Amino acid sequence: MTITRVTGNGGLPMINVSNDHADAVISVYAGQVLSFTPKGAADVLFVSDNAYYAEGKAIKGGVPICWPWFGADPEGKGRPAHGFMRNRMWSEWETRENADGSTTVVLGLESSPETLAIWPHAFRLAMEITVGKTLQLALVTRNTGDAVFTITQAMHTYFAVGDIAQTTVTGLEGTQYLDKAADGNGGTKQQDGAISINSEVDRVYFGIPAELAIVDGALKRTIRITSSGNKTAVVWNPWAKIAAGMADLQDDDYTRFVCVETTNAADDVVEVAAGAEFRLVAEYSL
Ligand SMILES: O=P(O)(O)OC[C@H]1O[C@@H](O)[C@H](O)[C@@H](O)[C@@H]1O
Repeated sequence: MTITRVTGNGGLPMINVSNDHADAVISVYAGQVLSFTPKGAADVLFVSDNAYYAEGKAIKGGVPICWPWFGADPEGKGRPAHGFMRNRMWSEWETRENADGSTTVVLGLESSPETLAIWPHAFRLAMEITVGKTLQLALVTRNTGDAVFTITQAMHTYFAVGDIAQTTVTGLEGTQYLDKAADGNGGTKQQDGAISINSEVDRVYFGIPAELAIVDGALKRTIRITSSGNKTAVVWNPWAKIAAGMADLQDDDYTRFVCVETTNAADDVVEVAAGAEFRLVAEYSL
């Protein structure tokens, strides 16, 4: 096993992991996995060639962390969408080699005067990343204050696909979803069959099963996503017009990824009692 600490794009600190099972690139900035390549396979994750690598900006791709809220500021105070952890420096807390040959890297961040000014709660947030035959992720929220707080959150994962037109997302058949791409939020709809993407898709699915899959006809592979701690999942693809308006995406990048996000979103709000810990867990495998 090798763990190499390098200066990555934009001068940001990154950790390269290489073991018998896979290679991975992990950005300490934003606590974000950028690449997961099982031996003999193509990268499971997509990162935009136009991504920003700069303090204060989110990196478009990999596994961005949305925390302590998902989506728009829940209190309407004009704070940034998806919280304040995806555009700030984290720290390396621990690395270890496991008996099965996998490698664990733990990144984290604790509340500071700066975060308390944005969100007035003491916390300790850790991202536990295990690179093995699969990629195991745990986003662990600890309430270090003396009163309960509530959060919504996401592992906003960009999965690489060969061609969005030959991709389906399965496992959500028959569930209800909030259609955020429809005018006026569209209300709740029911998913008929597997999800095909041929226009903007921005949906919060409710009552999700423990396993979802991305079936990629072009790369001829299936990515399995299992999760726990969440009742919701988000499926997002901006499609052509929105992608063209995003400076950190190339115009045709929407054909190369789909975000299938392990979330506590919408009404899936998590209460964390004083001194308590909450784990949101996801695992990706080919
Ligand atoms: O461009 P951002 O801020 O990273 O967000 C991307 C998308 O993230 C998704 O999770 C949201 O549901 C979308 O509404 C949003 O557009």
